[in-house]
Amino acid sequence: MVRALAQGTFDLLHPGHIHYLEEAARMGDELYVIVARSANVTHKRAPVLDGRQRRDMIGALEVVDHALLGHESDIFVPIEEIDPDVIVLGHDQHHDEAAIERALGDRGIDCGVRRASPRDPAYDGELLSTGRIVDRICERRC
Ligand SMILES: Cc1cc2nc3c(=O)[nH]c(=O)nc-3n(C[C@H](O)[C@H](O)[C@H](O)COP(=O)(O)O)c2cc1C
Ligand SMILES: Nc1ncnc2c1ncn2[C@@H]1O[C@H](COP(=O)(O)OP(=O)(O)OP(=O)(O)O)[C@@H](O)[C@H]1O
Repeated sequence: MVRALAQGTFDLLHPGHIHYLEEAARMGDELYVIVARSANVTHKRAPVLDGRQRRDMIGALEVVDHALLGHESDIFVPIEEIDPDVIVLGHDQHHDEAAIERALGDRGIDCGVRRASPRDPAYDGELLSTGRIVDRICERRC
């Protein structure tokens, strides 16, 4: 049983998220997803939705077997508990593959790291970014 692990913020779901999770699910037999704690999303605007709501939406997707909120301070704690065979990084996630592989090795976790592909818009105007959806809401509703 190959266990794959995906992760992200997943605020306001869109087809880019579905593309990523479907691709991650194909890399294993079972898909775990770690949903980032709001306090740890510091590299962009803070999520609109509470972490529990983001986790519950991800957990309701058919391709996802287990969705959980991440750890508050150490990203390797849930990884040690889940014990995945492959960590699937999103195409634009800022994490460095080699650094994660080294940290996994240091902790004695035998797990590969792969990078997922991007989804391009399927039609004009398809919004594949939470940030762009928020901007659109502000333009049209504020
Ligand atoms: C392997 C891995 C494990 C992670 N585990 C956690 C975690 O336990 N808790 C957390 O808040 N964020 C965790 N993160 C970070 C977020 O999932 C995410 O990368 C970041 O905060 C938001 O990035 P995004 O722009 O990809 O959504 C992890 C990231 C990676 C790559
Ligand atoms: N268009 C896309 N194609 C493929 N993967 C995507 C796409 N958009 C997001 N993802 C992946 O989904 C995961 C969660 O993404 P995240 O929550 O950062 O969404 P986002 O729409 O990129 O957010 P933001 O617009 O605020 O940067 C990440 O691994 C990211 O690479």
